[in-house]
Amino acid sequence: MKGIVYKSTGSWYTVKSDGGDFYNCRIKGKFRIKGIKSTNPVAVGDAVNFDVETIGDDTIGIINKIEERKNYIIRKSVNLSKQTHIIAANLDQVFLLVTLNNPPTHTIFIDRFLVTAKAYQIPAILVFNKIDTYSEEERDEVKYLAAMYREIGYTCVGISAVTGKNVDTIKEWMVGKTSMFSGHSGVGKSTLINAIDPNLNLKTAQISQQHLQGQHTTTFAEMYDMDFGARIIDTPGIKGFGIVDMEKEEIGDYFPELFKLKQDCKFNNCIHIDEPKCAVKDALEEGKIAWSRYQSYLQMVKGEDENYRVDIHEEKK
Ligand SMILES: Nc1nc2c(ncn2[C@@H]2O[C@H](COP(=O)(O)OP(=O)(O)OP(=O)(O)O)[C@@H](O)[C@H]2O)c(=O)[nH]1
Ligand SMILES: [Zn+2]
Repeated sequence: MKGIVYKSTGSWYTVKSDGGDFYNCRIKGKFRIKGIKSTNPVAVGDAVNFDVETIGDDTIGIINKIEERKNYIIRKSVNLSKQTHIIAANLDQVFLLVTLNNPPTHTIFIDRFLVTAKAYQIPAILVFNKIDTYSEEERDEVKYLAAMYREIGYTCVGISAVTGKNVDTIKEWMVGKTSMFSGHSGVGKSTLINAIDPNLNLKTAQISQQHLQGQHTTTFAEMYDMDFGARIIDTPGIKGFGIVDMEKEEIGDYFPELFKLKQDCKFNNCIHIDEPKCAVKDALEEGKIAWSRYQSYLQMVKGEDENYRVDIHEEKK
């Protein structure tokens, strides 16, 4: 049978068959996909083949094949000598919730997230939440940011998870897809998910996961079906989006506007910092690239502190 992994607890996997039934599955043998060495061979979102076995009164599934992943997100364990854990696989899109304040989301955080999503090959959508609380100036700031990110190809929307403004738009984008929601603590992820599907109570799930966390060191992602034909992957305890190891020269390729200009730089290995005849720096001077984006790029290339604050008010607009 074929199915999709909805939950994993380390040794057991909950798999939903194409027919819509859930099976408790185990793994037979060792799996290794394209040379990824991970602590978990099968992750939430994986498409698998399994055989059903009946032992006494119990019916269990034995996973015997994993389909190639179209993408996956990982986390490196800090204590376990950098072992890789696959958090989830086969995501169709990820929504990054952003708020200007309460809590503030800095552009460096947004840009790091977008770079990582691109490196993971997962389309990212920017959701500016809590627009019901913004002053006129703050609304202008959101408009500026949304226009800037749209221009480089990202889908953006302003919403209020509390008043319901534009929540239907998010729902429409989710239909038929597997999505994930990310963003700083307090940006409104749970509130939005509740507004989208009140039947899904992820808070409860999170509490039980935290309880589990006391015993195990890993938090496990879980996938849920929503009643309007969408799937959501919840990753309790995982706030960010992992950082992909990448070479200095590679980082610019994940900034769409820099990638486009790269071919016009004099040197084909230009990293757009000190090189002469750099198309990126020219575009920056001409105001064709946002300063905040270039600053984020510089910080990533220089490997500066992730929490470095970007003063967005000094940008050229
Ligand atoms: N005014 C307003 N408040 C909101 C909105 N969305 C969320 N909030 C409030 O912001 C606070 C945090 O929301 P949560 O949904 O708990 O945030 P979260 O992203 O799930 O936070 P973590 O669980 O810590 O990751 C709550 O008090 C919400 O009521 C919004 O659109 N407008
Ligand atoms: Zn250059």
